[in-house]
Amino acid sequence: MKEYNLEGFERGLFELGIKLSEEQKTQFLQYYELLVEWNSFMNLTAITEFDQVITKHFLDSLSLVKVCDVAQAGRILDVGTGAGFPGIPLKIAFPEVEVVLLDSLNKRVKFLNEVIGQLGLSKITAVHGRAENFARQKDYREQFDLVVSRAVANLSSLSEYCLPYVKVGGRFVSYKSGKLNEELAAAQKAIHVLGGEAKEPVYFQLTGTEDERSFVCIEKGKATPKKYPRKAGTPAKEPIQ
Ligand SMILES: C[S@@+](CC[C@H](N)C(=O)[O-])C[C@H]1O[C@@H](n2cnc3c(N)ncnc32)[C@H](O)[C@@H]1O
Repeated sequence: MKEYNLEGFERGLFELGIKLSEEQKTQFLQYYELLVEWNSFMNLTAITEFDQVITKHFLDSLSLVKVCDVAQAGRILDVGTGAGFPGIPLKIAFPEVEVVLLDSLNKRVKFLNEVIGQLGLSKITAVHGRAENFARQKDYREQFDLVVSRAVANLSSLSEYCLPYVKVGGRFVSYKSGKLNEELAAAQKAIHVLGGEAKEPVYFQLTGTEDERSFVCIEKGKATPKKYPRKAGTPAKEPIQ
């Protein structure tokens, strides 16, 4: 493996209060190398420069610790995980949690399975399918303590993708960028109808950058009515309003 300067990564981890073993750091580097290798023949990420991947993918994914005790999170689902963000960084840093990665593009799921195998990760699976379809399966519906999603859809459509998977008493956390007032206001009806309640957004600056980030935490107090999610494509085309 090449030599990498890990100063920026270590500073970011320190700011987040995350301690990694040498083995975990090596797993992040292996993940980086696989990402760059596979990105040369399939579209996984626009960001490939080492320090940028560290900040905008790895540390951004791990910023979840600002709003959750990830180690105690139990069973986590990452909806629309793409090349594995945020699910794989969370799994590497918190090996005790169980993670399911879901994406509708099969070639990305193949990449994720390669990463899982090469890094020797356990209690993690990558599944191919649309969020709207998997939520109808008994072993997925209301079976997760925590559902996360980054850069997949507006909060209203995303709530319809994600809240059906959350156990009553669990949470859906959406990774967002910057101010959310309008997006959150437009999603309030959907969140309520789907059995959730949004807390005040948490705003922060991505470590080592000027980039504004935010989290919306939605707590699920009631079961999601059976009619949701609607059929594949409808939540994006006609968000609940
Ligand atoms: C812009 S990428 C973001 C990937 C990753 N979460 C990240 O932050 O880098 C959006 C991903 O969501 C997936 N996606 C979009 N709609 C979906 C759906 N309805 N069900 C499952 N995956 C979906 C796409 O295939 C794509 O990989």
